[in-house]
Order: sequence, then C-alpha cells, then structure tokens
Amino acid sequence: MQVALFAGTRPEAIKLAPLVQALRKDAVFDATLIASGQHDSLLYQALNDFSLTPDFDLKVMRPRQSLAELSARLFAGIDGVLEEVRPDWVLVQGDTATAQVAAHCAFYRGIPVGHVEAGLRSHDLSAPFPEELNRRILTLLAELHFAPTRQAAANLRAEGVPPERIRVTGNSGIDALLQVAAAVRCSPPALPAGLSTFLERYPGLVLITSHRREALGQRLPALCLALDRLARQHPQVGFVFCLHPNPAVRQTIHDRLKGAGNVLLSEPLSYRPFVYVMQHAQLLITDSGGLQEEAPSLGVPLLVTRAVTERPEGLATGCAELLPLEPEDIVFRVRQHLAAPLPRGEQRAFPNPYGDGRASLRILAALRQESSRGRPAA
Ligand SMILES: CC(=O)N[C@@H]1[C@@H](OP(=O)(O)OP(=O)(O)OC[C@H]2O[C@@H](n3ccc(=O)[nH]c3=O)[C@H](O)[C@@H]2O)O[C@H](CO)[C@@H](O)[C@@H]1O
Repeated sequence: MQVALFAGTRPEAIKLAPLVQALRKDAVFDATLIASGQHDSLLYQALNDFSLTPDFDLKVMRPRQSLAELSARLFAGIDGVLEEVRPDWVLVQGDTATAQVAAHCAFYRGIPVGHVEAGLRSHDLSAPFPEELNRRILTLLAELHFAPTRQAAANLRAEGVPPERIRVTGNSGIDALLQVAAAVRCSPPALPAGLSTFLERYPGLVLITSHRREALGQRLPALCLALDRLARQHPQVGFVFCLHPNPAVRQTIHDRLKGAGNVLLSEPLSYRPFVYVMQHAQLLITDSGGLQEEAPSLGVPLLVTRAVTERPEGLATGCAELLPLEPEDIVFRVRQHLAAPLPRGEQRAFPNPYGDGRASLRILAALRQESSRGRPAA
C-alpha cells in the first residue's frame, strides 16, 4: 500500500514522524514523505530531529505571501506530486493549509484521505484563524478520521460523519513526545550556550511560546506587559520565551521584553532541546496546540493565552487553564503558580487525555484493515 504523507510545518513534522517511522518498518506499506516547505526553517529543523529526509520538497514559502498565494502554490505543487507518486492513500495531519490543500488535491483525484488529529473544534472560525476553517474542510474531504480523543470523535459525529469512518487513536504527537522525552532523560541534548548558562543561573523556570495570528492584536502585547512585571517581581525565576520566526510576532516581543535581565528571548529550539526545557519548567505559558497536548505527559501545568481552545480535555484534568486577557489578571494567575513551585525537574502527575504513545500503531492497523477490505479503483 503506497501512502503519501504531507507535512508543511514543525508540528506536522513532529506528529507525522512516528507514523512515517512505523510505516517504513512495516512491509505492507511504502511511505512517501512530501515536505511542502510552508514553514521552511522550522519544518526542516523538526524533520532533522527525527532523522527524516523528505522524498519531495515543494519549497512553497515566499516572503510575505498571502494565504491565497500560498494555497495556489500548494495546489500546483501537490497535484504534480500526486500525479507522479499515485498513492493508494494520502495522510495529512492537523489543520494547516498544507493539510487542507493536500486533502483537496487527493479528493479531486479520487485518492482516499486519512486525517490525523481529526475532530478538533473551537467552534469559532476566527480563532484559531484560519485553522478552524481548515479543520472543517478537512472533515468534508477525509475518508478516515483519526480522532485523538472521544470528544473529538463526538464533534465529528455531531457533524454527520458516519461512526464507522472514525477511529479514536490518541494523538500521534504523544508518540513523538514519549519517544523523545525518554531519549532526552537518558542523554540530555546540547543546548545553545546562552540558554544553558541562563538555566543554571535561575532556580525557577517559566517557558513561554506564542505565535497565533489572532494574538497579535491585544493578547501578545498584554502578555509581554505581564511578563515584564513578573520578571521584575520574581528575580529568582528565569523566563524563557521561545520565539517563532513570524516577523510581526518577534517585533512585538522584542519591543516589549528586550530590557528585562531574567527574560531570555530564544530562537526556536529544535525538538529535543525544547522537550528538555519543557521537562525542567515549572510552568508553561502558550497559545500552542502541541504544548497543550504535551504538558500533561510531562506533568507541567500550563496557562493557555487564548479565549477558547479546541482542547477542553486538558482544562478538565486541571493541567491547563485559559488565561484572561488583562495583564493584571495574567500576573495574578502566574504568581499563584510561582508561589507553590515543585523543585526543578520534579513533576506533578496528570492523566494525559491526548494519548498513550500508541496512536501511530492504531492508525496503521486501520489502514491495514482498509487494504484487506480492498477499495474500488477511483
Ligand atoms: C490551532 C492549533 O492549535 N494548531 C496546532 C498547530 O500547531 P501548534 O500550535 O502546536 O504549533 P507550534 O506551537 O509551532 O508547534 C508545537 C510543537 O513544536 C514544538 N516546539 C515548540 C517550540 C520550539 O521552540 N521548539 C519546538 O520543537 C512543541 O514541543 C510542539 O511539539 O498545527 C498543528 C499542525 O497541523 C496542529 O496539529 C495543531 O492543532
């Protein structure tokens, strides 16, 4: 069974890596990995972490291109690859333009699509933008829906997806995390020089990421203001902000946080060092989807800088909490967490509702079942 997998961004590479590894180990499958290059530098950094080299690289990234221009390049590039590879199945992950357009192209050619991480919904098309739209389109296009949780499966059924087309598999991102977290515990990765000195200097550690388009208005400036105050009030705590390459996000953060001594503005870390830093943090502050899924396995509490999340399961376990918009409220919530720290490296025990590390195997089993049933040619 020839399976084509498309990855355009860092999280897609991380979450598809365990699947590519599992497919390549299994004689039933032949896996072709296609990089779109939607987020070029971060995508290749993540693929490298899993020693993966794409079979095709579409290099669609251009500076300051619009979403429509990106989509146009993706349509042309992906259709060409499908013509050449002629896969039996296409696998896409999550909610990016790459995933949505790859599913579209496959659908037009009558190639069945498996959607990994199906059924997440914020029920708000403006947040996350444009990912919530991409998810809904992907649901219309997919033949098999690999839902990470029961809640995600319920969302799909509520939209009329036949139950027999849905599999609850867990999130393949947890497969990747558990693999890398175990490796990092045995052999700590090399960290950039400035970061390792910084970590040694402060007994406490808060790790922050923020990159969502919709954060640029009020949320990111409010978060920076709050962090600046918190850094002054807690000189024993190091605040590491891992930046995203998006120039508008970087500018906002640089302008507001450059001066504070115990704030380190770090370049994006590759996955192994990033997992190491997460393992040693006492608190994560983020608008990332992946971090919301990873935090419970690492036992690190997490504050989500968003008004809504498509991941309510983490809120229900007590690991995650939505952070208010106002800087005073952010300061208050973070101070509450910092008031009761665990020693560095020690973790709280949270159940992980997002997966148990076996999602890829369940997805492979579902594909094998499809192949044994035989599909009519398109
Ligand atoms: C709207 C939304 O929620 N969409 C999500 C979105 O992804 P995201 O929000 O999770 O994106 P990021 O935060 O960029 O990536 C996170 C990953 O990167 C690692 N990391 C982080 C910083 C760093 O310096 N080094 C790293 O290695 C980190 O541990 C984690 O694994 O798209 C995905 C693809 O479709 C979807 O699955 C997913 O729903």
